[in-house]
Amino acid sequence: MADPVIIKICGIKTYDLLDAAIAAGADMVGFMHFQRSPRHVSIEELAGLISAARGQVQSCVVLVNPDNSCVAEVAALGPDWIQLHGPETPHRVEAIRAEAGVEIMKALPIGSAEDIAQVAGFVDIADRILLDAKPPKGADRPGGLGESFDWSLLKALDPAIAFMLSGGLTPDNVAEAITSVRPLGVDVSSGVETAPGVKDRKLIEAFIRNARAAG
Ligand SMILES: O=C(O)c1ccccc1NCC(=O)[C@H](O)[C@H](O)COP(=O)(O)O
Repeated sequence: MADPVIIKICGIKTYDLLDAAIAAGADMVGFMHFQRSPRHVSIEELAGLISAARGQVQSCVVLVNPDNSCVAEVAALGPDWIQLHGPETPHRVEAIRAEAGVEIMKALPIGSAEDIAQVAGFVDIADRILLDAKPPKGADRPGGLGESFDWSLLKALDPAIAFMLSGGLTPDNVAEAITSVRPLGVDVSSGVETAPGVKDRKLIEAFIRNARAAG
């Protein structure tokens, strides 16, 4: 029997919604530390959220092209994962992984066949790969935009490469995503919100229920 799909609810800002994600059966939660995100949480807030998650659900701090001091500050809080969601090169991912001493998820933007070709360069360097929709030109952030990408592009990806899928997933399309793409896991932010940065307990529950039924 295949392993159950990993479910990550990203962009949690409050203890209430952290509890809701845990109660609904999430495997991972993501906390954004990026000023331009509507889901941004400060270092002080991160410290509390990571502690509250510990032992209940895997925590993942999402950073965009962080400098060494930011990596050190976040790593010291003891998250299970750091997600790199910017234009970090394989060399930089390797350096951050060594510096942080926690597992690294590398997010890669997918919008065309050329984007698929770059994935292989990160496979042996990151602990996990997350494929997300490439943001439109002029977007003010590289993720969390509620946009999906053409999943048929993934047919060109080496089938031995395991990855998590994100970008425009919702309670309504997550089952189809799982059955057609067969990802290692799924990651959602906008699709379980009523407005950017405002998560909804019922949408989180529906997303996890529908993902579990499919996966
Ligand atoms: O959520 C953000 O605001 C964000 C900002 C900058 C970089 C990454 C960001 N989100 C990272 C995630 O892991 C999201 O879950 C992923 O991009 C999917 O988002 P969505 O399409 O909104 O479900």
